[in-house]
Amino acid sequence: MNEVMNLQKKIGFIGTGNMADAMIKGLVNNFQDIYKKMYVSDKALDKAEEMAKLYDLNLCQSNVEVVKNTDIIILAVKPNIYRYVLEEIKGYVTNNHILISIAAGISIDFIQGYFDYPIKIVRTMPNTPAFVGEGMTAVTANSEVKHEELETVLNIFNSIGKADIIDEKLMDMIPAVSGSSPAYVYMFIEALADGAVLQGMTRDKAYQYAAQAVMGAAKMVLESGKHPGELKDQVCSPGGTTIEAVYTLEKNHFRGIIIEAMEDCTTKTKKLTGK
Ligand SMILES: NC(=O)C1=CN([C@@H]2O[C@H](COP(=O)(O)OP(=O)(O)OC[C@H]3O[C@@H](n4cnc5c(N)ncnc54)[C@H](OP(=O)(O)O)[C@@H]3O)[C@@H](O)[C@H]2O)C=CC1
Ligand SMILES: O=C(O)[C@@H]1CCC=N1
Repeated sequence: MNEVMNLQKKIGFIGTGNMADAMIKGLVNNFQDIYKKMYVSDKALDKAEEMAKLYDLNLCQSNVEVVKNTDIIILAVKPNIYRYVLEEIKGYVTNNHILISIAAGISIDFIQGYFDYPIKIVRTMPNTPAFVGEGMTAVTANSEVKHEELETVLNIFNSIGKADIIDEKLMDMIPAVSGSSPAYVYMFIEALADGAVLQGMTRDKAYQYAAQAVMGAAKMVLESGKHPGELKDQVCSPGGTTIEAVYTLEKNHFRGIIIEAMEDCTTKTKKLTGK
């Protein structure tokens, strides 16, 4: 529990699916008593009810009730649902609220377009490792958001991992690198584990070895200050085992496939708002 975190604002979640779950869990773990200040709603009331029960949050019967009770509203619905939710809540959102988008492809202009007056909007792209306090969130805000308000938003996302302010121009590519990328990393871990099982290791041990290796390697990149290529070279003993594996990966376009998948991810992100 981070003692310095003292959030005065009330936070609402509209939509209680996977990403909301990850963020709520992360927040509950990092801000003492925050559950008392969190409000949730979902089209499927039973889902919101389950979430409210699990974390002792305030359950709202409607999205409008979330807006009426909170200062910071996190729109945690799918991008194609934003239009309906914005239509529903627009009469209740004031310039004192901060609206946070976590959706792929939803721009600040798209949200502002629903209002006749300027609204404080923060566009973000988090990821599900927020669940364990290791999220990565890209953040961009419009000029209505005051410096101290942006600090509060950054505090929220920093409490569930790392947050970074970026230019909105880059927002559409963030899913490719961090929003969606946990899925490819899980596939990589699964593949490593399958390879280990093929060679006789038990499934449980295989996941543990593979995940710990991935986490350790990621930590080396983040903490050693060394280039990933240099770290890779340190593992490749001359004439050894690793370089054999590296050669096979290179022959099969390991890096190229990932870069191509990221291109597809961004193309899809742009399609979500018809760009
Ligand atoms: N999952 C991830 O890793 C990440 C997701 N995001 C973004 O988060 C957002 C949510 O994604 P995710 O959590 O995966 O999706 P989910 O489908 O898991 O969650 C969305 C929730 O919103 C509910 N919902 C649908 N319509 C409404 C409505 N009108 N009012 C209130 N609630 C509604 C859904 O109910 P029902 O299922 O019944 O439709 C569902 O419970 C998306 O915009 C996505 O781009 C961002 C980063 C990472
Ligand atoms: O798959 C999706 O659309 C969402 C956005 C980023 C991660 N998941």
